[in-house]
Amino acid sequence: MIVELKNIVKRYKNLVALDHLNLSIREGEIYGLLGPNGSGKTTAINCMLSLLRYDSGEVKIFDQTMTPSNYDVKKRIGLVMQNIGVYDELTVQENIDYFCGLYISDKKLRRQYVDEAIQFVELDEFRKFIPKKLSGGLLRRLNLACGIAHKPDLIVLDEPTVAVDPQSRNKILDGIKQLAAEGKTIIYTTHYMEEVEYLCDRLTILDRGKEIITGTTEEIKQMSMTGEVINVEVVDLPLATQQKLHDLSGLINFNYETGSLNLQFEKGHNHLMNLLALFEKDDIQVLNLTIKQPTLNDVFLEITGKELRDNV
Ligand SMILES: Nc1ncnc2c1ncn2[C@@H]1O[C@H](COP(=O)(O)OP(=O)(O)OP(=O)(O)O)[C@@H](O)[C@H]1O
Repeated sequence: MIVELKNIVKRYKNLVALDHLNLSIREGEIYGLLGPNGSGKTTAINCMLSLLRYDSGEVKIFDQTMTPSNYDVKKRIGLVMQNIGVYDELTVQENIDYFCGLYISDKKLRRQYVDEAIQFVELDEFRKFIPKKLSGGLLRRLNLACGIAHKPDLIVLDEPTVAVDPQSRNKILDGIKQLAAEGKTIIYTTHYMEEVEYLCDRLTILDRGKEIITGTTEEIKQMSMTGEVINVEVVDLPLATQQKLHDLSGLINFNYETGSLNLQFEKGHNHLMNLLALFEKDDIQVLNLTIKQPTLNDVFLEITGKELRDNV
């Protein structure tokens, strides 16, 4: 394992921010920490990297016990914080050079690394800009470049796409995929389930500092009690057919409003086939049909009774 958290407990006075949290992160994977605001993602990162004291538990990174003074481990880690941490008076290039210089003393190598980081986040034409002159998305990309320029083996990103325009967001996400393809291990915190689905090999869903569930996106979705939701647009749906629909096996929810039919089924097979067979028999004309599989949010909702983003 590249990172192991065992039974981490972190309290802020009476609030338990991390409640016996366990994480095992393998080499080369993109690992997601997904949870609503205040679920403990940032606290988990800060405890993991010894930036914050915790009450009990143990953290190992690269098979070594992580401590605030373990610089051998620290220099192999790149951290991209949620809050932008760059110097206002330095240009884009100078900022990246400064952060890279904390780890890389060889000037020639550093110049190469800084250039590569600038290319990586596509900020070449903004090299001489000071941060104040950059848009929010470009600033996030600078923040990313500062965290990864020294070519760390483990990259920790804490909500790097918050308040970012779609273009920069896609660049950041694709950049992260590229880093993983180069063999880096990535830890990625977010409250956007779409990002986790797009990026992560495995994830842990957190709520109130507790691990709710861990697995691949597919494994977690499989845990949902709910099956697919089928939406059908029809020309007309006579009452007699509506009655028969109610009797379809595995149906959990039925909703019909002028031309639009929504059916939610429990897990299982043949729901669509049964539905289409009934439509054919009753000669129902279908204009459009979509099937929605359960999402990570559905699973979160089933377990915790609330939405992933209900307090965003
Ligand atoms: N310095 C602090 N003092 C007291 N409580 C804190 C402190 N930092 C965080 N908390 C609380 O600990 C809990 C976890 O917060 P944390 O910032 O780790 O969550 P998060 O999942 O990263 O949320 P966000 O998405 O908003 O960053 C929250 O209830 C928060 O209010």
